[in-house]
Amino acid sequence: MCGIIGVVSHSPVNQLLYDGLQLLQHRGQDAAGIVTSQGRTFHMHKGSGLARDVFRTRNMRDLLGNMGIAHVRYPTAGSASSSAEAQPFYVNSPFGVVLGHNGNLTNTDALRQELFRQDLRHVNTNSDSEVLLNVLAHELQESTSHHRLDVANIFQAVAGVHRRCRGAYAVVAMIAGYGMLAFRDPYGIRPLVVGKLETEQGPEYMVASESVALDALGFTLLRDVEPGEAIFVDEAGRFYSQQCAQRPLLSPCIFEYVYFARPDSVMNGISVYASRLRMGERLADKIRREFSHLDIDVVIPIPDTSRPSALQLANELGILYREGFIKNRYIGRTFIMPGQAVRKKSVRQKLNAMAVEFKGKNVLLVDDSIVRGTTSRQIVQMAREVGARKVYFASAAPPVRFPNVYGIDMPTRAELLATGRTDEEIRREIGADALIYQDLDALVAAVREGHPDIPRFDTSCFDGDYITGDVTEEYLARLEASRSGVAADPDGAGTRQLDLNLRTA
Ligand SMILES: O=P(O)(O)OC[C@H]1O[C@H](OP(=O)(O)OP(=O)(O)O)[C@H](O)[C@@H]1O
Ligand SMILES: NC(=O)CC[C@H](N)C(=O)O
Ligand SMILES: [Mg+2]
Repeated sequence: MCGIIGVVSHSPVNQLLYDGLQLLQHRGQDAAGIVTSQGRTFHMHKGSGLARDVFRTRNMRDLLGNMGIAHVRYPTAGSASSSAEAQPFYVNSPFGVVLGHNGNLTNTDALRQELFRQDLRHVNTNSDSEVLLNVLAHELQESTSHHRLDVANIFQAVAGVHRRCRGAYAVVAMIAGYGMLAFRDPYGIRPLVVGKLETEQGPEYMVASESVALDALGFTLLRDVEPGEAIFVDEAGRFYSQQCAQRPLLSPCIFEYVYFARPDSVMNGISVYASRLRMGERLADKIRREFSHLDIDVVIPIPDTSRPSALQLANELGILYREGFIKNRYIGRTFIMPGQAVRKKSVRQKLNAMAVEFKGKNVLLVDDSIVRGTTSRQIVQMAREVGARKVYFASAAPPVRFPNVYGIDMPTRAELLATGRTDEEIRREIGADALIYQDLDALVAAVREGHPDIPRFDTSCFDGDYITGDVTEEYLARLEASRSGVAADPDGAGTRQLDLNLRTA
């Protein structure tokens, strides 16, 4: 998953965007970038690594202007170590456009061919986001009349993007000399919210992947960007919005609620934290129904993400909740690290079990999800090493059996622990004495309770139902072939950076 943010302000935005990236860092740890706009000049700095490592004071000083966009990357296409694929991306025609993308296109190959053959555009990296930018640029060029853009042209171009692109895309872009553009794919798979700040010089607007960025930066959450909708804020701070898709249907990714988003964010009108509490409640229901024979002494979360669910599960069952694992706060999220070797090593560096909570006890460990099983395998073993008598394991999400093609990097079935295995086989694989998975309808109900009007959720990684309709067996096989082994070697991450000063007129 990536994090995107954009702001149109009346004062310099460099610090605001940097702070925003810190708030969205949990969505991507591999690369970071900021572009600001000063008149017709873009200032850009991006590179591999965490935001705090990519930006030094001297880089920040160069990021001049009152409007800007920024991105933190967790790669799903191309490779993790490529600093050339750090975002935002830039094209010089028409006008000069920069773009940051969260999500993943499912027709990248066809678009790449089309861009080259018909639109005469060259895409230089393996990133689907650079393809997306070139489609937008082409559509802007087509919709422009008399060498000047107006808002209607911009919305027409977004409609063109919706016609051509498949997959998931939440986008923030800037058009030099015009303003900031943001839009969401017709299914609203990836999140995007818009907020406002009233100032003496007039209103300022911010869009971001998660509301936590708005809260912390002093903006008030207005609403989610609708699926298929585009928002444009011009340089003077005037706000425009329009539905640009033919048949939008909100189908947000449920994995945002399970794992990705910060608990203090509200997306699609649903508090992520409250949804995780409800996941715990539903899981407790299942334990009462089907696992009442388990003699659980204590419920222990696997920090960080599973904490609210584990807490509520313990409350519901009337069992003690204890923090048995201590997390090293200086180690990032292991699931979004590139390469299995580094993920595996990081679990033990990150989590340490305290014997005092385990010795002689029957413990129920609760995690939000089991994906590759990297965490659960080691955690069960660690609990035994410090003296647990019985180790039960519960997952607040159902088994992850299908690849995610919409922005979460789990593209191959072979790497998913649950693919082709029964619950009993998985239990044996992770070495637990019992394994309890949330049922899919219970997960959906837990999330939907926060906003009952949401028509459906993208649950493809649990049930293989891909809303965009183009994810065939052949597509998955091709993806698996191209992605296996990619991102296995993150060497050099954190070292390469790119600076640009782009004057467009
Ligand atoms: O089965 P796996 O492949 O191990 O993936 C699932 C685990 O990865 C995530 O934790 P992560 O350490 O990334 O982040 P967290 O601190 O937010 O829980 C998630 O919360 C699970 O614990
Ligand atoms: N996780 C994401 O949103 C990834 C964005 C884009 N597909 C990339 O690989 O850079
Ligand atoms: Mg975790």
